[in-house]
Amino acid sequence: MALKTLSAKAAAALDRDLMSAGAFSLDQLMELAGLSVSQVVYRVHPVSKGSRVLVAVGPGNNGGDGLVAARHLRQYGYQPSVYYPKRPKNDLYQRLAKQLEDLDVPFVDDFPTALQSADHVIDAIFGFSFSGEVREPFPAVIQAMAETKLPVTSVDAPSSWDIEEGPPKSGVGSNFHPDVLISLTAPKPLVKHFRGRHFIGGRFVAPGIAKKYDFDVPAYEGVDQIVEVGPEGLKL
Ligand SMILES: NC(=O)C1=CN([C@@H]2O[C@H](COP(=O)(O)OP(=O)(O)OC[C@H]3O[C@@H](n4cnc5c(N)ncnc54)[C@H](O)[C@@H]3O)[C@@H](O)[C@H]2O)[C@@H](O)CC1
Ligand SMILES: [K+]
Repeated sequence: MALKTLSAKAAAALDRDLMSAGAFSLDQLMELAGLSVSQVVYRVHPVSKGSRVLVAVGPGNNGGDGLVAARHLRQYGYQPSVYYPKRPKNDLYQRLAKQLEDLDVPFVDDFPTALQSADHVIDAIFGFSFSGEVREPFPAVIQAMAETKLPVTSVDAPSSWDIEEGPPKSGVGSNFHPDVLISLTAPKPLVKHFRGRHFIGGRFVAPGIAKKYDFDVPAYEGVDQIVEVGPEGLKL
C-alpha cells in the first residue's frame, strides 16, 4: 500500500481543524509532536551510542517541536544543546526555552562549531510552512547539515525541501539528505524523495479527522508515539 500524503495546504488546514473542531491547544499538539520526536531519537540513537544531540531550532512550530524534544531527551539522559538564532517573542516559545534553561541545556551561537562536539543532530528548522529560498541565518546551517557525517533526524520535513516537490534542484539544500525523518500526523508529498528511515508520529488524531483528510493512522503499539514505516508504505 502506498503512503497517503498531506499537501502543505492540507497539513495547515488539518492543524487549524485540530485546534478548533478538535479542541486541542497548540501547546498540547506541540508537546505530543515533540514527545514523538524524542522517541525516534531514543530508538535510532540510543543514549549509550552518543548522548550529545545538537538541536537546530527554527522560528515556527517546527522549532517548537525541537525544543520539546530537547527537553524530553535531557530527561532521558542525553546532553542536548540548542541552536536557536531567531527567537519569537511569543509566550509559548519563551516558556519552552525557559524550561530548557532550568535543565541547564546550553544554547549555542555557532552551529558549525557546535557540530564538532555533537554525536547526532535534530533538524527542527522548518516544517510544512516553509517556502521559497532559505533566508539568513539558515543557509549555512542547512549546508552544514548537508555536509556533516553525523546522522541527522529531520522533524516533519528535511528543512529547505519544498513540501510538495522535495529537494531544491540547485543551491542551498540540494545536497541535504537526512538519515531519519519523522512525519507528523501524516507524510508530506516530499517523502517520495526521502531514502532514509521514516517514522510517523503524532498519536492523537481522532478517526473522523483522519477520514476527513484521507490519511491512514498507523497501528501504534503499546505506549509508542511512533511507528516506523517501510518505503513500500505503512506497516499497518
Ligand atoms: N500536525 C501536527 O502534528 C503538528 C505540527 N506541528 C509542527 O508545526 C510545523 C508547522 O509550523 P509553522 O506553521 O509554524 O511553520 P514552520 O515551523 O514550518 O515554519 C514557519 C517559520 O519559518 C519561516 N520561514 C518560512 N519560509 C522560510 C524561508 N524560506 N526562509 C527562512 N524562514 C522561512 C516563517 O517565517 C516562520 O517563522 C509542522 O511542520 C510541525 O513540525 C506541531 O507543532 C503541532 C502539531
Ligand atoms: K525540519
